[in-house]
Amino acid sequence: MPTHKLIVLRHGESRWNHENKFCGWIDIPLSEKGKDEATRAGALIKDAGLDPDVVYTSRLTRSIDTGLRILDHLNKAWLDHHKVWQLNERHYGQYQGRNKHDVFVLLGEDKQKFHYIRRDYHGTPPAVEGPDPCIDARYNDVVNQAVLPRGESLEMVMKRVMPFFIQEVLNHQLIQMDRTVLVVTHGSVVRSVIKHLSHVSDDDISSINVPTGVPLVFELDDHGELVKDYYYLDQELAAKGIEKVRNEGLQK
Ligand SMILES: O=C(O)[C@@H](CO)OP(=O)(O)O
Repeated sequence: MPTHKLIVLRHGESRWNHENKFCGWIDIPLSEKGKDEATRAGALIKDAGLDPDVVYTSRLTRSIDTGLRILDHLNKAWLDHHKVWQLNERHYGQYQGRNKHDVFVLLGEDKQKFHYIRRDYHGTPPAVEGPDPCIDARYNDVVNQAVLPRGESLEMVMKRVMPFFIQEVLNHQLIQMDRTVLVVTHGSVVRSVIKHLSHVSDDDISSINVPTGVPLVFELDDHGELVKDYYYLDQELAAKGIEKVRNEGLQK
């Protein structure tokens, strides 16, 4: 049975990742470090001998820019590029734009409460009330605007990501068309993909963090099942990035 390769990564560091602020659906560009991480991700993909046939990003600039820098490194700027709102980051509701440490303080410096909001499968930030300034012309094609989120748990993210991901990315591109697919997205979407493909339980997903700019590879069979566990193209770099993300917000 043929093996299909799926490359998934979180965008390079954004300016607000650097400033320790919740980004969510706010369109924050890459930091200088994030731009370098994107180019390095391109090098890791190339060095691993992987050759994407199609690329998916979200509609947020940090994801699009990371994808373009990877394609540039691969000399494949011409590649078929789909920008999909369902691949956007988790909507962080009223916490968007706030410093993570300030939110930790707001929650009484209670590590469990803060972890629940950031990482629990059901943890939901308070929703945006009234018009959401994040919703601009880029979402005009979404016929039913009521589906656009205002504050999401990981469970809610999976409800909007997975139907699209399974039908379009897995079944159509990867399996039917037998294409190597590159998906450049966000931490919560990468966690959704890991949860789905590796059958991670609702409890265990809370301890999984995703570093910026390090590609992950999933090798799948014709039924969309993993033939071996997913792996990062640079394990050491990934481990460092994961540790950094895990501790965000606890210190100023
Ligand atoms: O700010 C965000 O939108 C996300 C990812 O950058 O933050 P966290 O890792 O805390 O979920």
